[in-house]
Amino acid sequence: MEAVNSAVSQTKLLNFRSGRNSSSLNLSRHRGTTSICYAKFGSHFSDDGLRETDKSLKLSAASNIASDINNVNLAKSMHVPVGRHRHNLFGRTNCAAETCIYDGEVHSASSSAAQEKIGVLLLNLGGPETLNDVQPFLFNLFADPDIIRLPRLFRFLQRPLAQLISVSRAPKSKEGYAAIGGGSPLRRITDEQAQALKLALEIKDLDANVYVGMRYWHPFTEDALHQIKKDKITKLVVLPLYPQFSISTSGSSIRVLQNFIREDGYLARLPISIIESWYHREGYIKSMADLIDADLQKFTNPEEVMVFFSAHGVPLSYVEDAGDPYRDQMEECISLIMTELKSRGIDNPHTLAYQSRVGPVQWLKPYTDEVLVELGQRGVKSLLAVPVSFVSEHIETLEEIDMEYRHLALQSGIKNWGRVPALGCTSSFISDLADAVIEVLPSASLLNTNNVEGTETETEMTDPVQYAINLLFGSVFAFLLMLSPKLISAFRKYLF
Ligand SMILES: C=CC1=C(C)c2cc3[nH]c(cc4nc(cc5[nH]c(cc1n2)c(C)c5CCC(=O)O)C(CCC(=O)O)=C4C)c(C)c3C=C
Ligand SMILES: [Fe+2]
Repeated sequence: MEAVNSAVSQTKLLNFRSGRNSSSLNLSRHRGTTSICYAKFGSHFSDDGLRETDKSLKLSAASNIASDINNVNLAKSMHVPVGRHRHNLFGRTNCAAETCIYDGEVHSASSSAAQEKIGVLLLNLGGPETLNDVQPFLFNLFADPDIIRLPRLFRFLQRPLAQLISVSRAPKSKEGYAAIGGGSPLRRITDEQAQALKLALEIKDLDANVYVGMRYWHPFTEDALHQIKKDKITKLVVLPLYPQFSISTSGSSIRVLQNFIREDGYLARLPISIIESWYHREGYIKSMADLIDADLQKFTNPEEVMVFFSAHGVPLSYVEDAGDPYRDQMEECISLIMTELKSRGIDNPHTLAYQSRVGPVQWLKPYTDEVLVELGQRGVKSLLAVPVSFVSEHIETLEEIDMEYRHLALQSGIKNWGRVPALGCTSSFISDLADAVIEVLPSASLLNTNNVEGTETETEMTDPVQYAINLLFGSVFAFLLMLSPKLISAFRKYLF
């Protein structure tokens, strides 16, 4: 019964309203796959799915994680509920039967235990590794129908538009990447997180291969799936490295994944569990609170510091028209972190704002740059910036926050500035991700990929006038951009 309920709520969670043909990410449960026992997790297999095994990293990460495990287990055994705990994704399913049924074939639990090969696929955005990669990386990003959401009729313009926008934005982006050393650190950090997660899983008695699949740059999700197939993985946990779900991030990565699964017989028969958001997990919340707590102590008067959460924005229409849960999840996440800090006697004022907007449309408000100026004008003197939508350092922490926003804040009258680092390979955090993987493994099941496609807005579907307006402006805008490079440069200062 628990397994059935779990399947129903998983389907609900992955169904976001996204337009005319709702791009639901339905999960359907395959009978028999919920009977996997924890006893199977002890099987050993090679780790050739991992790139660049770094022995020293492995050892130091292992000792950090080992020292953390006791604390995490203690916290878990206390069953402290944090936020909306989603039992469908994180609740354990009991080993209910001795047999497993795959495509009508019955195997005994002990025989399939010997062959079980667990894989964990970390999904991330990816970033250009050199300045020459910047424009093609931007092309991949803007060619994503979950990033630039054109009406269905104008989808044929997606790639030409992506070409134009990427060429137009590349010089500004390159400046940013040049300022942080000539490329994005995302691949290196994500590989380190993959290594650390593998070790944390080993320590918890689960042998698993951990793969990295990026949405817009190497190693692409497709490459990871090829390796998963080559390694004959028999059960897969998919973990997007975004704590909060957005159509534009985890949603886009999962949609791409589903498209590959639909086209490949092996992947279509692979039991999969997707952890689509994990901002409410106790381990994540406590790890964030630890970082904030530690950095507050670096100020001369810690109790006077404004805790300034800066989240990556999304266009307002994602939340208001397409049902993106991103803003709600972000607000709940901040509230959980502040509650955790309060329980430690830390009661600083805090605020949430959204950064990194792109293009002429309205994004989630308030905007980080505007709030910084206002806080300066209001006489706030000390501020601790906390990047909260991403768990690696990247261009928007290293350049936008550390350089642009810091400069703006100091100019606006703020005297003392600090910035909390991204979680990276923090051992308590990685250990909690390992727990999340272990918890969802038993509910791995076959994915129903029938309804997967790009996204469109709900308003377009229900409002014919809005649809006609979008159609008209979409076409005029796209054709003007396509026809006139001069116009693009004129537009550049408004667009980007
Ligand atoms: C939760 C995180 C993110 C959301 C939500 C998100 C939405 C989103 N982003 C763009 C446009 C760009 N994003 C770029 C880089 C970038 N974005 C994220 C995360 C989220 N994006 C990260 C981690 C990175 C950095 C990768 C790196 O190389 O370090 C870029 C490129 C950089 C730049 O030119 O500023 C663009 C462009 C949109 C349009 C969007 C929502 C629709
Ligand atoms: Fe982004």
